[in-house]
Amino acid sequence: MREPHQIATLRRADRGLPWVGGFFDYQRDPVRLYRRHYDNYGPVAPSYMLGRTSVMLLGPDACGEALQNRDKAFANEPAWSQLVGPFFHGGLMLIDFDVHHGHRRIMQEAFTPARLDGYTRRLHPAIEQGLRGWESGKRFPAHWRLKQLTLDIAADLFMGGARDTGPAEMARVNRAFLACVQAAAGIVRADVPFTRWGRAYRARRVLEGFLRGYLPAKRATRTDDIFSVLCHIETEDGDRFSDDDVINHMIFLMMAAHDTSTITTSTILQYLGQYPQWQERCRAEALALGPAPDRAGLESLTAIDLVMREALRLRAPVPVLVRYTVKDTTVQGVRIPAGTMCAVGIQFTHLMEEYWTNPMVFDPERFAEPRREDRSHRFAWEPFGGGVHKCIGLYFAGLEVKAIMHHLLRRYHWSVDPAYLPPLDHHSLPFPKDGQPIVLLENA
Ligand code: HEM
Repeated sequence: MREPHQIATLRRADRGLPWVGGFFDYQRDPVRLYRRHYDNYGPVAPSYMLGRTSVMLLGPDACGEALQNRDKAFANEPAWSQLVGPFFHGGLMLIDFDVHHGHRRIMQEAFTPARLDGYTRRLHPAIEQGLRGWESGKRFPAHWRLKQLTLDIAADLFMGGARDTGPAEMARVNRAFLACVQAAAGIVRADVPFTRWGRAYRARRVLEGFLRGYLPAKRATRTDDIFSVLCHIETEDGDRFSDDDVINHMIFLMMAAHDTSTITTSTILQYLGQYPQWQERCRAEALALGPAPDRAGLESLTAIDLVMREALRLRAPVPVLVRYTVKDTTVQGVRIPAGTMCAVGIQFTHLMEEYWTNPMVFDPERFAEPRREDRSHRFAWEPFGGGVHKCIGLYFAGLEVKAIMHHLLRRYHWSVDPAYLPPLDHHSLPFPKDGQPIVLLENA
């Protein structure tokens, strides 16, 4: 057997400024940075940013090895908790190995086809309600409106509308939730007043208090919102979530579902505005289906499905996954020692010319038969990750995104300048800094 190689040493030209390293290069254009490192060092590339040395895993083979994690060398908790902070502790993505396996088995019961049917029924009225304030003919920042919409949907679908909570208290809870999410981009990473992290520590307490207040009622009755579902699900062996588990999972699930769905819908809105023939095709299917399709109906929408896949390829809401090696391992013949932070660059894979034709071009048909470019490699298209931590909400996400687009397409038409390139902020998940302005016009 060949001896594994050592991780290459970072060349002087790639070291960047002292301490800052490649941080600004990443902020400007992450994919360009990844391409440079891939070309210079191959699929296991050294990296240095904000005083921290790490390894980039680039290309579907290296990403696939880390995600499959055959020798259990890659752990999530020590990696993700450094990035998103301690505010999501106990969430499914932040636990590992046997404990993760046990929790995932229980959580799977919340995403069965029958449960998804129930969530889909709740989606339509929640979307209708959320869209009520949207005006046609006026320019508005689509990304921020969609963020509010997905938050409103979550309040209903996740918490069952929290019926005894007044609007002011609900707004406080929403603010607390956003404070936890925004902490990921904090520079000062400690409980210091007037910083993002300081606010997030207080916010986590607000969320815990709020959810704990509802727990007895949610335990007492079965409804089809996710909070109630988490209180009642159990495996065949009778394993169930404790009260603390339910709270930890609720806070993490709301985070996992929120920005990811917002980014996907705002990306779709942009591309459908720039490619009117696709917008027409999606609208024709939406109009043919009726106003509130069930799960099977939403899943039968072919055009929006192709568009969603292409949007997730071009702008993966989670462009990089992180892992931390808990023992020595080897990826693509390169030895990675225990204690190494690794960035699994799924967005980079999505744009590799080796696997996709004209990868920067919006071309949803690439996902249709006979082309099926996503099958060029098992890990060519991985917006939901892979292996044991693969997104458990992926079908739910598809239903939510398609349902939102279904309502928008039936109600409005819009156009976006074909030359528009959203100025993306890459501090945490990529979002358009200009809010992605748009004008929606009522359909005739
Ligand atoms: C388009 C929307 C979404 C995208 C792109 C997305 C992406 C991802 C990715 C890449 C991971 C893997 C993380 C890792 O391996 O470290 C993940 C995990 C996860 N996602 Fe999603 N997600 C989306 C929506 C959702 C929704 C709607 C929910 C819940 C309703 C959800 C719940 C979760 C959970 C619980 C995990 C952790 C799974 C585990 O560790 O076992 N996600 N997601």
